[in-house]
Amino acid sequence: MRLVDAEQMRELDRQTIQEIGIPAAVLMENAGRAIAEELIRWCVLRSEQQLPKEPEGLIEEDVLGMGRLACQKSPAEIRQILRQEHWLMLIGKGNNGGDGLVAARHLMNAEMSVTLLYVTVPEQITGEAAAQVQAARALNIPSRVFGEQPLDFAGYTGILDALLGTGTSGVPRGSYAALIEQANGSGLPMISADLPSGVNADTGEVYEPCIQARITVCLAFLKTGLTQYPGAKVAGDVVVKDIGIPASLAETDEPGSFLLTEEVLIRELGVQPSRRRDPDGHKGTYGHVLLAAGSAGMSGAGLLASKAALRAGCGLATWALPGALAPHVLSAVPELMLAPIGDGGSKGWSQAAADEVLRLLETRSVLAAGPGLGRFEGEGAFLRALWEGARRPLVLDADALNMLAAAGGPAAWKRRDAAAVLTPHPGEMARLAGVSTAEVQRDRIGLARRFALEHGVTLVLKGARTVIAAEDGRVFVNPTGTPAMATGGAGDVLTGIIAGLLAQGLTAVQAAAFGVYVHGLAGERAAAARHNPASLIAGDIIEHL
Ligand SMILES: NC(=O)C1=CN([C@@H]2O[C@H](COP(=O)(O)OP(=O)(O)OC[C@H]3O[C@@H](n4cnc5c(N)ncnc54)[C@H](O)[C@@H]3O)[C@@H](O)[C@H]2O)[C@H](O)CC1
Ligand SMILES: [K+]
Repeated sequence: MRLVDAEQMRELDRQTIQEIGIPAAVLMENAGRAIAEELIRWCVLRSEQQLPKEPEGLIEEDVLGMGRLACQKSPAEIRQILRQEHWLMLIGKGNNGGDGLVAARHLMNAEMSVTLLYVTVPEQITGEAAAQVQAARALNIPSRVFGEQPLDFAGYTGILDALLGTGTSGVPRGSYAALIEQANGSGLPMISADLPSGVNADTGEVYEPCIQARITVCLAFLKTGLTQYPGAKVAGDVVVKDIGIPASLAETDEPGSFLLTEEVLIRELGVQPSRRRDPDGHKGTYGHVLLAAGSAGMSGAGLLASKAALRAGCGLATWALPGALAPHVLSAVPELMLAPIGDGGSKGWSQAAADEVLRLLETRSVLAAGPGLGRFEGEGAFLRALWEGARRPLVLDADALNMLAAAGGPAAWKRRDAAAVLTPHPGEMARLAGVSTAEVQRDRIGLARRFALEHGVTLVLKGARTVIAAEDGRVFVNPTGTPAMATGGAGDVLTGIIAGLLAQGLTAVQAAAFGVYVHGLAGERAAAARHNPASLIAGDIIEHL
């Protein structure tokens, strides 16, 4: 599924109207009707008590209403349900409000009670939405203007939020702010048109106040801001509805952004998720991962990463570790080869170890470094030697990223010929980019894309809805995973998976995207297999790969 920001959405609207010749009023009609359809669907599910108590954070797509209202009810029965409903429609003065007016008209036609609540006097509504104000008047849809009398929510069964859409600029002001606050306080379920009013459509930043929606009916294309927290949270469940904008218009040469679905993995990234193994393949066919990881007290990180690499399908895995640790982990994973590195008995790493790692790498296909490495004297030179000397794909995680940050980031060193995949969590990303963690989280997609482009790396910015940015500027947002995966070692598992996929010949962006996707999926399955998802531990993810 393609993602767009507000600017791209405006450009797509413009092209559809001016170059293709579809009138703006038709788009607004389609938008309002799509909202009405989802609102009706929601009311029917509610009447059947089929709604989950809380939104589930789903993102779905609907083209031409295909099969969305999969119920056995007749139109007469549906109208009967809608007669029990009375929705308050919050109408802003831009086109988002226009969509809300169209929806109100269709809902009234379906025999639902609706009342319009204009944020300002409707005479102030100009442009495309003005015609919808006239239609609403001609049809005598009950209406009032916010602030002219006290707002009483008694008798209403839901609220449609059509206050602000992609035209939002900054924190909601004036009547918008007051109305959003009161709507949030009403306790009524809310459905947002295009995006919850008060969310930044591009970044997912949530302004104060912001509508807390149960469902967001996103129009035409999924807005990037709805895929990232906290925007994703206030949006509730998101359904993306087609409004007749030709999909081909979005397929430009510009590196795009995508929600990472199986379809995107296959069609945009060329990954074959269920590729069969060569019938006469042998362990050498599937690559050999070399892992530089672990130190005193942190050998578990190396174990998890190397085991995950094997489960991801590489033929062989060697774990390079401080020599004095080796006897302690010898039998933990019998499938694994160990390469003890000279440590003078310290169970730690040193600058000199880089030469040994590079020598081992000569006969291996990919190097992953970082999990449980610890920090040590000469670490900058150690990592620089790997960065500049490893002529195979390199995955850097955890302490290796902190070393990279301390050394001034990738800009300080020679650009690599072979691929580099960096897998920071927000704190590590902050150190790499020289900004605060809050700044990283404010615009994860934008930051990840800029960093990947600038440094020619594949960047995996972890956290709920992990962002994968490719060196060509494409961005993929991962929808799989569960909060149960917020547990020590889950990141080490991801490092191993990505390395294991690289060893099998996937490109950096393929391995990063597919790796993040299956890591999340395995986590979901592992969580579902537990009596309580909170008891999931990282090793469970490996078992469900
Ligand atoms: N052809 C199309 O363009 C289609 C658009 N659709 C819908 O239209 C909105 C975008 O509409 P737009 O008129 O550009 O902007 P908004 O309605 O989101 O809001 C503009 C309105 O609000 C005021 N405003 C902006 N920010 C603030 C703020 N922080 N506080 C207070 N007031 C604010 C501003 O002055 C304007 O008056 C899009 O999301 C779709 O819902 C249809 O989908 C059809 C095609
Ligand atoms: K809205």
